[in-house]
Amino acid sequence: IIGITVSKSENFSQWYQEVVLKAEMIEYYTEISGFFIMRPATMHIWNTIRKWFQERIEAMGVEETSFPMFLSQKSLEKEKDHVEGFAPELAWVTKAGDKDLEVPVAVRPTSEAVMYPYYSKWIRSHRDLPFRLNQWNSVVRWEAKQTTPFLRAREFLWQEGHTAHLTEQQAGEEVLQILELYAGIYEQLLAVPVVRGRKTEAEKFAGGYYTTTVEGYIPSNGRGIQGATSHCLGQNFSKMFDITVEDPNEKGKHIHVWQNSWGLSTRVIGVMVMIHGDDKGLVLPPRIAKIQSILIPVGLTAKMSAEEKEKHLKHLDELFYTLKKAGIRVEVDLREGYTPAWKFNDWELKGVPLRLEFGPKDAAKDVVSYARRDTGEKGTIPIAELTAKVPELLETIQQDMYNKADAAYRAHRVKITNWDEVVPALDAKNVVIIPHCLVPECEDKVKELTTGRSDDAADGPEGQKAPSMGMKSLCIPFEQPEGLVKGETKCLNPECTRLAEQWCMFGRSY
Ligand SMILES: O=C(C[C@H]1NCCC[C@H]1O)Cn1cnc2c(c1=O)CCCC2
Ligand SMILES: [Mg+2]
Repeated sequence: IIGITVSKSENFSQWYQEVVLKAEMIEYYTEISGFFIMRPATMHIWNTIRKWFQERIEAMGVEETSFPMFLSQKSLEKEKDHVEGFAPELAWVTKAGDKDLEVPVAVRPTSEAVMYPYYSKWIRSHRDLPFRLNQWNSVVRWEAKQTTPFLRAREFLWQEGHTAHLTEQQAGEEVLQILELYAGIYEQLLAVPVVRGRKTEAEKFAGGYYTTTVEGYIPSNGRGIQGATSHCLGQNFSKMFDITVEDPNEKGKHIHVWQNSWGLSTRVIGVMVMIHGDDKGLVLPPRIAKIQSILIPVGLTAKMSAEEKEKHLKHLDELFYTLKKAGIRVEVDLREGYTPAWKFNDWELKGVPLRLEFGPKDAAKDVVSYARRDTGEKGTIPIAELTAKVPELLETIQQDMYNKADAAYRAHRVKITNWDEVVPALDAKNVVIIPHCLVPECEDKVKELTTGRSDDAADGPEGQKAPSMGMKSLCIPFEQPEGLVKGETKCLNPECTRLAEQWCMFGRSY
């Protein structure tokens, strides 16, 4: 088996590419760059997320829809102000067969412009509100930047929810409800901690009113990463697309509806891989692992008689069915011609959370031996206790993986009130929480001031490493630290004379 050839701490980006490839999650679509094939190991994770989220939004009254994947120039025109920033990412269809299309159509990069002309048609009375649709689909954004599996691709799977409400307050409630579900996907399924907060004016979705976000942290390089966003669009889009209802309190008067849109994509899988993986490969949280436990026969030496071997494998089969009946996603690896050690490496590479070994010595003691993928801890479980102990052990693994990642994130989000400590903190792989005025121009300045000058960049392969990137705002955490006195505490940017508005989390980021 050719396992992972580089160490995660040595060459993080190559480590990542190797893991997603060799764990059979992804295949590069070499015909066209920026596109990736997602394989069964990935689709199991995505479908687990989808089931979990779908069940909960249905309980909220969100219904499913499926809109066409193309949008017209005309409907794009309606939201031109904010789309122009994105125009370079639009993919266009200009021909069908050998004929040019009269009017070229764009492949959806998101579906506001596709859907909202119909929201205008369908939403007439306040009785139609709240109006809530979600669709699971893929979108295309022709990224100019370097792509990488899950984290930045030219086509990705996501869900996009689009809702309409009578009041700002009703919209605001839903924004936070959905954000909490996003946090739940990360924390309860992927064992990944996130910080909940609001995007600054500079980082929010330009077409919206405000953006709430869950922000992740990657210990390997100390960068922040946007996990998922839930936006209140205010009345911006209902004014662009004329989505109004009759005012229930005033005949003849019309109200522009208050809208939200919210999206979570397959990027979440990349975040999970980066945080939990190690030098042996993928490490999967049990709740989303396709195979939670792999059962491997050991100690079947050539000197064993055929009937002894037969008997042992029959016993193994019983254990397999016992675990399967207990609801464990368990497989048995009976492949001939491969040593147990080879099999151990293979399943470690694929991230299976719990290995169970069963040999004649185990049988003699009526136990099964186990090895945890996350900590490597080994032990034995009495066969009589298997159906209780294995689920328990899987839950312990899930919690321990979360707690470890949470401790790392907490230890690396540092509150700073002395500007000179900022760059050293970033270089020590931290994200920082600083008092900030929240003014966009000031953010640009902060980014500039924290960008490493190439002359002092450490020697890289070409003798000169790229200057370290500056820090961007990640979010204004809902959970604000103590110590900021309104009207007194200054913005931490030494070149800014404004007062600080709130504590804001900044970091180098994806
Ligand atoms: O997509 C959104 C807003 C919203 N879309 C629906 C799901 C939630 C949320 O992401 C923002 N956005 C990001 N990226 C792009 C666009 C864009 O509108 C449009 C053009 C291409 C690139
Ligand atoms: Mg983008």
